[in-house]
Amino acid sequence: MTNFADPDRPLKIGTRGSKLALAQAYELRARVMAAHDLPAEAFEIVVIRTTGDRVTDRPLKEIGGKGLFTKEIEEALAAGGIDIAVHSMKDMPTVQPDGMVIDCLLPREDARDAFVSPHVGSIAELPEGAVVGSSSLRRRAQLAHRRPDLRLVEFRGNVQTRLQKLEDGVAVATFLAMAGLSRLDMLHVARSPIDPAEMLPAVAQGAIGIERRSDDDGIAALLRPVNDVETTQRVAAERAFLARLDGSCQTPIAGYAELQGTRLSLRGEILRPDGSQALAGMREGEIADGPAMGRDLAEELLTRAGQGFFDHL
Ligand SMILES: NCc1[nH]cc(CCC(=O)O)c1CC(=O)O
Repeated sequence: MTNFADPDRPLKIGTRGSKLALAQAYELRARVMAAHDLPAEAFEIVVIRTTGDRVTDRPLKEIGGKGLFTKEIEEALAAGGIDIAVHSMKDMPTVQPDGMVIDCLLPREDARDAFVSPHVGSIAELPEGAVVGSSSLRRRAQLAHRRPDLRLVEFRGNVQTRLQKLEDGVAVATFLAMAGLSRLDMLHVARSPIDPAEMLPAVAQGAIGIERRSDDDGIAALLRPVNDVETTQRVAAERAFLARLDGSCQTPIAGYAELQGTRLSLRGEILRPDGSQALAGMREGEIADGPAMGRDLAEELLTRAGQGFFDHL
């Protein structure tokens, strides 16, 4: 059991080294400090370089495999080099390795995508044939579905790199999560937030999850008061949807849940990567039934898609 109050043995928070990842780690630290009245010295931020960070010259789908941004971090967690790991939930596989659990989510940020462009105000205003940069299979497919005339180019790298590519004219526009921009204090680069009805966000977009060793009761107690219940309920429905679809990195999938009082509504969408076909559906019910609704909606979309849908991936 980790003694998190001992200043000689600080709690080690593992994270990737990008500005966004560090901002998320600081947010977690601030919330735990406030909940337990602990000083910053009780924590140590440990930066871990992942495969996804090392390989920046190829599309993610070519490097392949799940957990590109998480494997090395989970290894450090298992080995005891860190006590907790801070993740963007949208990058997390739906199942954690044996001995690991994510049962703490911070309050979700704005889950919408942002349209980002130095010169153009929105998707609708993009001129015919315009070049748009994105490495997200989901965003590429959604855009191609809606605007088959546009030309899509790969856009890897962190937020700063992508904005530089826009400045250099590599593309006229790109998409970034509002949540990331907000946490980086860069909301000004968002020309317009995109309504989820227009571009359904990625499952768990905007949510930060904290992973720990499942047998570490001290850490479980430490994290309990910073868990956000509503975020947990929404993300549970979305991730059940994703899990049933067996969302590989090759499948464009979107899912977004909202709460209204005691009710939860879930929208989901799957697309062919080239945007030639999109299937969407919705469920509404009691919050506790969120995960079952997610599985059920996934079943419906799989049935409607039929065998052929995923053949051309
Ligand atoms: N795939 C990279 C990634 N993972 C999480 C975020 C944004 C923050 C979030 O969704 O919580 C981003 C960048 C982006 O999509 O713009």
